Amino acid sequence: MVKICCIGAGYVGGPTMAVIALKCPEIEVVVVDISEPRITGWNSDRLPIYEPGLDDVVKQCRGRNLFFSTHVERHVGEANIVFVSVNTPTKTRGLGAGKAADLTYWESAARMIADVSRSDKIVVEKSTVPVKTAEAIEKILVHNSRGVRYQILSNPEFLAEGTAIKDLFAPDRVLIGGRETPEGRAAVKALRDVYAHWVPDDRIITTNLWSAELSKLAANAFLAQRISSVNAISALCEATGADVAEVANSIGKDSRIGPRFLSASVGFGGSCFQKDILNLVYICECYGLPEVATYWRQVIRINDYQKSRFVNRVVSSMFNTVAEKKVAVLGFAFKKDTGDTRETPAIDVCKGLLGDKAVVSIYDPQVTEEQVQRDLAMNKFDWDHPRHLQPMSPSGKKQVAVSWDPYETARGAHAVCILTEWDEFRRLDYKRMYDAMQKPAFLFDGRNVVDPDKLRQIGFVVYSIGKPLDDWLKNMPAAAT
Ligand SMILES: NC(=O)c1ccc[n+]([C@@H]2O[C@H](COP(=O)([O-])OP(=O)(O)OC[C@H]3O[C@@H](n4cnc5c(N)ncnc54)[C@H](O)[C@@H]3O)[C@@H](O)[C@H]2O)c1
Ligand SMILES: O=c1ccn([C@@H]2O[C@H](COP(=O)(O)OP(=O)(O)O[C@H]3O[C@H](CO)[C@@H](O)[C@H](O)[C@H]3O)[C@@H](O)[C@H]2O)c(=O)[nH]1
Repeated sequence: MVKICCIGAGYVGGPTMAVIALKCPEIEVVVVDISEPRITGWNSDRLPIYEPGLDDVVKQCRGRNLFFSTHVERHVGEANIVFVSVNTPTKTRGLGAGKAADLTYWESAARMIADVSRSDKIVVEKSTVPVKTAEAIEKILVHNSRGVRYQILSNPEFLAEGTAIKDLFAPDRVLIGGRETPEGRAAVKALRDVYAHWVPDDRIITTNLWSAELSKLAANAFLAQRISSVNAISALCEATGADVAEVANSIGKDSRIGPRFLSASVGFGGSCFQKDILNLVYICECYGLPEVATYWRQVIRINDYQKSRFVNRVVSSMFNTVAEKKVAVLGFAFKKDTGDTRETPAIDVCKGLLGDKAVVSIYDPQVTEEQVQRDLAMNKFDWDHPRHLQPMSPSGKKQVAVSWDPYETARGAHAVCILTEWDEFRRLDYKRMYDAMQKPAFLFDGRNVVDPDKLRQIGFVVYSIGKPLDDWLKNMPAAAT
């Protein structure tokens, strides 16, 4: 019986392995992690991550051929195929700080694999890593091998949060990179056979190792670049009276451009886009390609610009000060259908408002008060380390409150900011909200989920990203930087 062990029971390791276990009943899959609370969560009725459809998949195979354990070394030692899906955060110190990937967790996983292995293994890079990481990993494994033979494969993950199960069931493609040797090709075939249980043959792409590693960074850079492109256009729309939704619809009809990933927003968030682009920028700099590095860095600059532009709009519209004014924030997760807040634009927006002394009240259907307080207290990039290594949450910020009721959140507020596109925000009773707010009541829609004309009829002063401006906003001085 083939045994798979995955190191790292996070957003990728958990769902990916659950789907492999479901689709391959004859394979034993064990997901291991150093974090005890995470493993306890995976073994309980309340899984540690929220992902539509995940509960169902886990329930079907947990205890059958899917197991979650903290006995990392034992299960790695017994496995034929070891996936590594640990954190690869941005370095915060030393060479490449603020850009390069920190491979500490990867390296320690590789050293542990070498320590405990007594039989040949296929080691699969599931984490997103810089190009040429496989070479470094190979060196660690081979130098400590004691006769055990390893094949390293790159098998980057392309799932998006909120749709992880759907993406894993029907991936656009599965990418497997390996060495172009007989042993390398045999390892690629072994992994291909796993995916072939449910993924059509023409959707499984095999490449050399470096193409697979680079394809992951390039895919994220291209996706993020589309969002920064439409967001850059959104600023021009506001200046000219064009409507970004109409522009996006018009250009998306061109089959060469396509309609997806063209929604203007307060900015992209999530654990991957910024980290992976910074990583790409650093690699380009290391290979002496400063023009290429600058090109990709601009995607992040526009994203930062979009978030600060939003905060400036809020403050300048409200008579240039939000000091002591209650501002209600609807949505804190980085996108709908997830409780994940890593790099969510809501953090930067809230910090911007708090910097101007606003009193911020937050509602998100999936994010707890503890998480919000941690996020607002944490330094950049601290979030992407295993939980037990993150700084402890200091006593909560007094200017921030979190409620489980959107109407309570907005009661007495001067403004509402929509920062996540949860479907329920389209159906809220905005008249009820308006009636309980200070006047003039402002609504800043960072996700274009409400109909601005309907809300104007209720009485709100409305700002929607990239849409023709409200008369109120037109008459305000242009937002300073
Ligand atoms: N989140 C996504 O949507 C997504 C999608 C594609 C790729 N990725 C990439 O996948 C990787 C993992 O991302 P994630 O979102 O699952 O992260 P995560 O933080 O949710 O999970 C990583 C897990 O690894 C564990 N870990 C770290 N070092 C360990 C060790 N030495 N031994 C055992 N466990 C260890 C941590 O405790 C943590 O639970 C990253 O490289 C990320 O860039 C993420
Ligand atoms: O038109 C759009 C689409 C997305 N977003 C935002 O962009 C961010 C990222 O969204 P999405 O890509 O859907 O979620 P992720 O889970 O971050 O997934 C991305 O990052 C993963 C980690 O590498 C990859 O595996 C996925 O393929 C890639 O889509 C979120 O804040 C979205 O709100 C927009 O602002 N406008």
